[in-house]
Amino acid sequence: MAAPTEPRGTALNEASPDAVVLDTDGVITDTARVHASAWKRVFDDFLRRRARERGEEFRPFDTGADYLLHVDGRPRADGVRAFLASRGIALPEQVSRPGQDSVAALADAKDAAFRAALDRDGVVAFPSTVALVRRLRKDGIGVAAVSASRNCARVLAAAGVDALFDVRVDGMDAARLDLAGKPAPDLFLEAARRLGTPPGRTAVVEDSLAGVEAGRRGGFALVVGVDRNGRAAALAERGADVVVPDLGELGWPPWRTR
Ligand SMILES: O=P(O)(O)OC[C@H]1O[C@@H](O)[C@H](O)[C@@H](O)[C@@H]1O
Repeated sequence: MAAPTEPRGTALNEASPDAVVLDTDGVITDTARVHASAWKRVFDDFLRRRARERGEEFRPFDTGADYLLHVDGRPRADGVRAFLASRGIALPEQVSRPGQDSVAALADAKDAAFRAALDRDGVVAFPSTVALVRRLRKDGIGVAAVSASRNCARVLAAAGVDALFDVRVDGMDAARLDLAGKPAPDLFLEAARRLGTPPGRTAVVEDSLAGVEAGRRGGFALVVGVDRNGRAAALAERGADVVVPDLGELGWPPWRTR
């Protein structure tokens, strides 16, 4: 487990935030790994078939590096494009003839795999995150759930935590409002706007590299990185002020480490 790092010093060190915006997959619910394994199944099927057809070596999708660098925190189709680009592969956006590979077909297959896993296994919320959110609410601090995922409402409801959040901004909103995906800060800024707090009085909690970068780029007062996979240094490098292995490690007030 990564040791908590000290806050780098932000405007919030001596005062409470007025609101906290939390990423969903991997911060509120234990679903980052469900996304990662759905991606692996779909990309590995594609890569194996492609390698066979071309007589090349099959190099599988890595749920560590490939997921974190290219897919985690990004909208579905962006994740497909970014990962394929990392392997030097370009596909058409849509299928123009039956059986053709496309960005849309891989994205649809991943969504089917993800939903099947949700239906089969259910969803668990991290108890430490739920405890933190309850504490924030008790103190009158607004809380929002944010996600690049179009499945966010379904995930929060399946975990039984949807009623805990004052605001939700997700992949459905992003499509409807034409918000740019992470690492652009648009989703977090929209959440802060709906909560009625300026970014300079709002904290962001994220576990993805793209997400901490979005928090930093949005000018948020504090970006908390949650590191469940030993990548504290990368999260700090991309903009996290403080990195903890779990939100149970955040002291109170919530920006102080124990
Ligand atoms: O495909 P969905 O459910 O719209 O989710 C999009 C992305 O949502 C993010 O929260 C996940 O980190 C990614 O893995 C996922 O691909």
